[in-house]
Amino acid sequence: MTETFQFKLLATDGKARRGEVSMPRGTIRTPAFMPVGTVGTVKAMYLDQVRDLGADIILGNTYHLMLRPGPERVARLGGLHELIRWPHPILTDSGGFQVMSLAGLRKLDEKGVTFKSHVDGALHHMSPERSIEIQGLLDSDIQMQLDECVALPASPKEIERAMEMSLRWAERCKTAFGDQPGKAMFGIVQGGDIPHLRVRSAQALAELNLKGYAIGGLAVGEPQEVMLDMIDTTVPHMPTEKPRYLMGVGTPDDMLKSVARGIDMFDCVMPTRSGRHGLAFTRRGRINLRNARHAEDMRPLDEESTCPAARDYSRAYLHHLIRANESLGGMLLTWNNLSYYQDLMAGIRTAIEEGRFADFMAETQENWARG
Ligand SMILES: CC#C[C@H]1NC(N)=Nc2cc3[nH]c(NC)nc3cc21
Repeated sequence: MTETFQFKLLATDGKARRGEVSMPRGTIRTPAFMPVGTVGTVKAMYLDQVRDLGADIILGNTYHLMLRPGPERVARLGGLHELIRWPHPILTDSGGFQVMSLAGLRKLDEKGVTFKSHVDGALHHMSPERSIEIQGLLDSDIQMQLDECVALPASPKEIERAMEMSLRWAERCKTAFGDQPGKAMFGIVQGGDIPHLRVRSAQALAELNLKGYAIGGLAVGEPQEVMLDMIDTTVPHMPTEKPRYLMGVGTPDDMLKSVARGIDMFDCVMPTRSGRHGLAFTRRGRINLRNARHAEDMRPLDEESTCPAARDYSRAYLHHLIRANESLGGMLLTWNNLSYYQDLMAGIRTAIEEGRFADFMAETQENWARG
């Protein structure tokens, strides 16, 4: 733990990196998976459980928290960490993606975005400066720049315009963020699936000398090979000595292949959202507990797991709970899935330290296929 924000590279294995991000509220072991805590809660989990599974950091969303409970109220209540009782690092997304994906966008110009709340239809305006101000009121440890997230499909001209706007907004966010030694503001590389725009965005952001960089605009439904190609295009132009965060990614397979390409940090709703809908991630692949074939299967999800949800409950019971739409079903599968995701990241970190990441990746993928 340090008074400043520091990223150290501890080991590499090919392009895979083992590192750690240290800051006053704690250290993030990378490669890291960040459970998504959109409105100040990792749905269906107690945050003590999330911590016990090995999470070093969780993600919050500026868009949702600005709508309720509101940033000034959160500040009056002592900040997000105090409110939700999570004393460890929190990364907050800036709102750009949620305005595009959730809100009713009314206007977008150089100043910022004006949108209608998906909660109550009220109009809100968010500028790069206001997004950073909100993330400051939340006392966020890693704050994301406000970016323009253009809805796909979009023309190359649209993608370029949004990427250039996001670069100008990154500069304004840097100015608004100022100098906060124990915190960081990350830039977000844009450019859609157009290589020269990705390179331009990464190079221009690198010149701003920010403390970390995200790759945005992926994991929005494109084929995995397109996502991987964009990572291969972008990473060489991202500073080696800064953390690299792939936003919204992903499945266990996505993360293995992205670590192999030099990515350090991930966030995704997959383990939590799909858990609530009956999908279990295990060392032997995915299991959809809604399926009738589990109705009398008394085996646990994974008797070798350290997680009670994977070890102590039968698939038959989980099937029953999911079919009956009982809360406990989603709770147990969320617990199992986050446990699997954190165990996978721990295995990745150890494999990189020991110089055997390629073998670890191949064995992991074989076990999924074995079922
Ligand atoms: C264009 C763009 C962009 C990125 N910009 C910001 N601020 N947040 C994101 C969150 C994401 N989640 C997913 N997939 C679920 N892709 C994302 C991309 C972004």
